[in-house]
Amino acid sequence: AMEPYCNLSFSSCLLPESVISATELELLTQNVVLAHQETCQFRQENLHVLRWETFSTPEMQSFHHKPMDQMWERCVCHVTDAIQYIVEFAKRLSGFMDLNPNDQIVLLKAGAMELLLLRMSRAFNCYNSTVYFEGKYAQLELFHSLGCIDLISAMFDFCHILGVLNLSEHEIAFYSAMTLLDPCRPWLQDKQKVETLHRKLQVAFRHLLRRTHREGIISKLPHKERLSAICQLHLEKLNVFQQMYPGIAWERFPPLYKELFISEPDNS
Ligand SMILES: O=C(O)[C@H]1CC[C@H](C(=O)N2CC[C@@]3(S(=O)(=O)c4ccc(F)cc4)c4ccc(OCc5c(F)cccc5Cl)cc4CC[C@@H]23)CC1
Repeated sequence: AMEPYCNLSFSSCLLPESVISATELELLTQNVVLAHQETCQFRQENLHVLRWETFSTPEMQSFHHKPMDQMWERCVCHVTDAIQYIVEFAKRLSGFMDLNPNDQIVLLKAGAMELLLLRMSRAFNCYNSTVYFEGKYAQLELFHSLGCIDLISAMFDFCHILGVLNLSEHEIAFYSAMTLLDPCRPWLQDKQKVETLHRKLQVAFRHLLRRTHREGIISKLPHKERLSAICQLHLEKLNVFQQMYPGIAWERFPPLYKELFISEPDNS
């Protein structure tokens, strides 16, 4: 392939689209799709079969009567379990393991919850606005006892937008990979390397969309600001929860959740 064009300042190397060979494009597409397929907790068809199995009213009531801290602990455990799969997805993405360890952590810290929201849309039935939760599909109401219904409804709205687009597994795979390998994340040390990976994903994704006549979805995908706003709201709610139940987070939340979402107490 041609030498990638580097401007004289060598500060940024522009990667003209032609630089990626057709075979590299094909290999990258296979890598992204397989990494996604192999690291989802549930298969699309299994989620699909269950999508009209909703919780009965008595079952809803039982969730309603759960104390806030108990409901939080359950969700925190589910999100921590789900994030292990996201970490596995990242590790299988070509190029991710070649990044320096600091940047791997920076990308996962910033992107884990965002990728979870993308994956949550696979478990969302946008016809009755229910989401798969602990075995059946749940309405928004079920999460009332969490005390953060604005956060949950923001998550539901986000999943609705994606649901309406009826994204394929391939499209979700690329959307996830590009969300994770975002060169604009703060504190990246080797931004250049992430930028090159991101551009290759962009070319491969556009190629897939052209082949499947789905270019139209590009302008309809929610902007990344929307994803980060939901994640910001989660951190705010976590803060409120910690004020209400001091100690519970430290004693009962899994280390990975704390590592990702609870910043060390500022002991400066
Ligand atoms: O097949 C797969 O891979 C997918 C299957 C489906 C999986 C999935 O959707 N999920 C796995 C975990 C789960 S959930 O199923 O527990 C869930 C929780 C609330 C909902 F409204 C809907 C689902 C979850 C849990 C906590 C959370 O934010 C943090 C948080 C807390 F920590 C504590 C309180 C409140 C909040 Cl909001 C966000 C999400 C989003 C992803 C959800 C994702 C993987």
